[in-house]
Formats: sequence, structure tokens, C-alpha cells
Amino acid sequence: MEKRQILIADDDAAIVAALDILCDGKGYATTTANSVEQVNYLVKKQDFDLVLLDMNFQLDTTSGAEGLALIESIRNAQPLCAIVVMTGWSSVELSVEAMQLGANDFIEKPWENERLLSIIANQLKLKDSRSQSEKLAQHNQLLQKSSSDNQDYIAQAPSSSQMLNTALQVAQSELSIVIYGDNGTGKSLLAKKIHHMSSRAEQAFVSVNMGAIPESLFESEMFGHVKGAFTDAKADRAGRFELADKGTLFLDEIANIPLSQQAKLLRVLESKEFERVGGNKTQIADVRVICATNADLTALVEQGKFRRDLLFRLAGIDITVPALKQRQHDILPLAQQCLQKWVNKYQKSQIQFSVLAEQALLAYDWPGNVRELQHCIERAVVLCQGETIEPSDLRLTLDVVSGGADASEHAQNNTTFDSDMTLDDIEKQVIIQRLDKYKGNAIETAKSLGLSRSAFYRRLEKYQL
Ligand SMILES: Nc1ncnc2c1ncn2[C@@H]1O[C@H](COP(=O)(O)OP(=O)(O)OP(=O)(O)O)[C@@H](O)[C@H]1O
Repeated sequence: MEKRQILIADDDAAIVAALDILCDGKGYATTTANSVEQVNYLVKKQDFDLVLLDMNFQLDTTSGAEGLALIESIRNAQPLCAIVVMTGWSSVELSVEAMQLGANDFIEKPWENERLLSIIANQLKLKDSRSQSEKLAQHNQLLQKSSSDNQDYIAQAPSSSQMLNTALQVAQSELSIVIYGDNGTGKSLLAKKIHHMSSRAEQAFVSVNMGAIPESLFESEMFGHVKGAFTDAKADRAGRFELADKGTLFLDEIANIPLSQQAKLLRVLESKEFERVGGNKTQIADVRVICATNADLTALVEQGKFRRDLLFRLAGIDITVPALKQRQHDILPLAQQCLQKWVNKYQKSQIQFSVLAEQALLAYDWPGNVRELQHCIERAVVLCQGETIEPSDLRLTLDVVSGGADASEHAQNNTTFDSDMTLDDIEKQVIIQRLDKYKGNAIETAKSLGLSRSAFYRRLEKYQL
């Protein structure tokens, strides 16, 4: 196990030497500092688990002012690090002030070795639980975004049930997986399903949309950063690899990762080691990687846009999710599932599909796949006046009657914005319609809206599209 890092800060060389021997004997890695400047320099440069801090650095002062100022700068540089101050005897007030400024504990000089070691051990444990809570808070944020985590995966058609069987068979292994399929076919949901069926199910499932990360933030997003590593790094932050430790890391839209970043990803996947940006502590990446894409990665390799060695590393096994039109037997069960969801959400009384509406659902091509089906049913639930959804509520009637006119265009020609819609509501609706128009093609939709790829993906995430 990696040694815990302790900084011993005191201007008295004899004290530093004694503490160094004591800590070293207990297996801690020590660094020493004998001036305020040195402490300030070291805490900005290196990660420490604990600082043992003297309160006075000039022989003629006993006020503790230097120690108090140092506590603030250590706290600023390393919010989670434990600080134990060493005070002269009977300086209770100073100890209290130190604790108020962020020190975690204090010990009076001269100290008893056993007592100091027990304080150190205790504070290191508390520091670990603070790091753990920091991670948990970030996890919770991620989890809130994916409340659909363990929803039922519908696969009643022969092609989808065969695909699901293969997925569940490999779930238990540690093989990396690439999931291919058109937009909206259910690749992300399948990745979650695989995670839930794996031996890592109790650990985190962390999803990253590779298209949504601006190139300049790639390393910080994936590997984390330490405070001050760059202008906007106001606090330490764990990256996705760290958050997914012992769990599953889902790299969505993997084809969108720029070539320059592919090498960095490959290095971590091969060595299983990474460092936070600006940090020097090497961490181990114990993650199972699942990727998804609607692109042909082999073709991208041939075109020189995707690294062959990265594809080998990622593709332990390939799974392809069929388009919805190729799995007719899934359409009605999926429509029923969506109906239930939207009826609950909009607090409507029970609603059913008419026979004609079911026929319309079956006759449509679903270029936007399950996602388009969900939007279609949501619209229908909102528009439906009575207890039965009719073909006209689905707005697919035109297609069925005219044999293939584009329903999305029909929907688009009917754009109306209620007077009580917020700007966000309007933006969401425009994006949905534009996605329909471009049949789920993200790049063309983003272009038509005048958005960069990452700005577009950020909006998709914001509106959970
Ligand atoms: N087999 C299924 N059973 C139930 N719900 C499904 C199924 N497939 C997809 N869905 C739902 O359809 C929506 C779109 O699915 P998902 O986001 O997994 O698609 P995707 O292929 O990852 O899309 P994209 O390529 O655009 O990222 C989600 O709300 C998901 O829950």
C-alpha cells in the first residue's frame, strides 16, 4: 500500500529530527520544512495526508500568528488534508483559535510519542472519510442524472433478445465491451444493464459523454485535477476514472474522442495508472470499460481517425443493438412502458392505445428509434383528450396514410409555443424538433442550430434528451 505523506513543519531542527524518526518508524513517508516559506511552497507542490505544524517560526515570537496564517494557506491549498498543530504548554486559547481556522487537532509540546501517534492515526482515518464523502457527493450528482439506471430492458423481438442474452453472458466477465447501434436504440441503457448484472453491480456506474467534453478539459474530466492546476481549478476534483474505481466506466460516443486525447486514454487503459492534473500522486484505475458509438470504428481506423491499438484495447467484445424497425415485437411493449411513465408523470387518468394507434406505431419506421418513440408517446399523452390515444394524437398518421411522409416535418410545421413556456422549455422543444428533422444525427442538428458539438451535447444532457 502506498505510504501516507506527512509534512513536519517546525523551525527547531531537533524537534523535526525527532518527529521524522518517530513517523518514519511507523511507516509514514515524511517531508520536512523549517520555515513559513518552505511550508507554503511544499503544500502547493505536493499532496500531503497530514501536516504536523509548529505555531511559531521565529525564536522571539510566541503569538502563534505565523502558525495561524499557515493553517489558512494549507487549508486553501489542500482542503482535505489533516492539520495537527503543536503548541507550547498551556496555550489553550491558541489551540482553540487554530481549530477554528481549520486545524483538526492539537498536541502540546513536549509530546508523548504514543499519544501523538494515536492522534496521527486517528486524523488519517478522518481524512480518508472526508475524501470518501467528497467522492460520494460527486457520485450522487452523477446518479441523480441517471435515475433510469435499473429500469426494465425490453427485448421481446428475436434479434433484441438474442443481443441481450449475449450481453448478459459477458456481463460477469471483465471483458471490455463496445456497444454499436444507431442513436436512441438503447446503448446507454444496455451498458447500465450489463453493469447491474456484473460482479461490480454494487460499485459505481460512471457515464461520460465523450462528445460533450471540450478538448481542453478532457484530462481534467477524466483524471481529475488538484486545486490551482489551471485558472478555473478552484478546488480539488476527482475525475471519472477515480469516481468509477472498482466499478464500470461507460464511455458514450467514443468515436468523438479527438486523436490527441486517444493516446492519453490508451495509456491509462494499458498501465491502469493515472494522476490528477497538477497532482503527483499516481492512482490505480480499477475500472471495467464499456463504450458505445453509432459510428463504424473499424472504418474510422482505416481513415486514420481512430487509433487501432485503442480499438483493440476497448473491444474485448462487440455487441450491436438493432434499430427499432428491425424489432417489431418490441414496439408495443416499449410504447406501453412509455405510456405508463408519461401517464404517471403528467398525472393523467388511465389511457390506452386504440387498435388503430397500435397499427400506426407498428407501421412507422422510427428513424430516431426508442428515443423518438418516447417523445412521440409523451406528445400523445399530453395531447390526448379522453382515455384513448388515437393515431392523430401520435402525429404519425400522415406517414401511415401517405406511405412515408416525414412525421417530424409534420410536427415541425406545427410548432407552437405556449405563452407560459419558459425559455428552457422552448429551447428543449426546438432541439427535439430539430433532432427529429435530422433523424437523430447529432452533428447535423448541432450545425443547423449554430452550436458547437460540445455546446450541443451539454444541452442534450441538460434536457436529458
Ligand atoms: N430496450 C429498452 N427497453 C426500455 N427502454 C429503452 C430500451 N432501449 C432504449 N430505451 C430508452 O430509450 C431512451 C434512449 O435510450 P439510450 O439513451 O440508452 O439510447 P442510446 O443508444 O444510448 O442513444 P444515443 O446513441 O443517442 O446516446 C432511454 O430513455 C432508454 O431508457
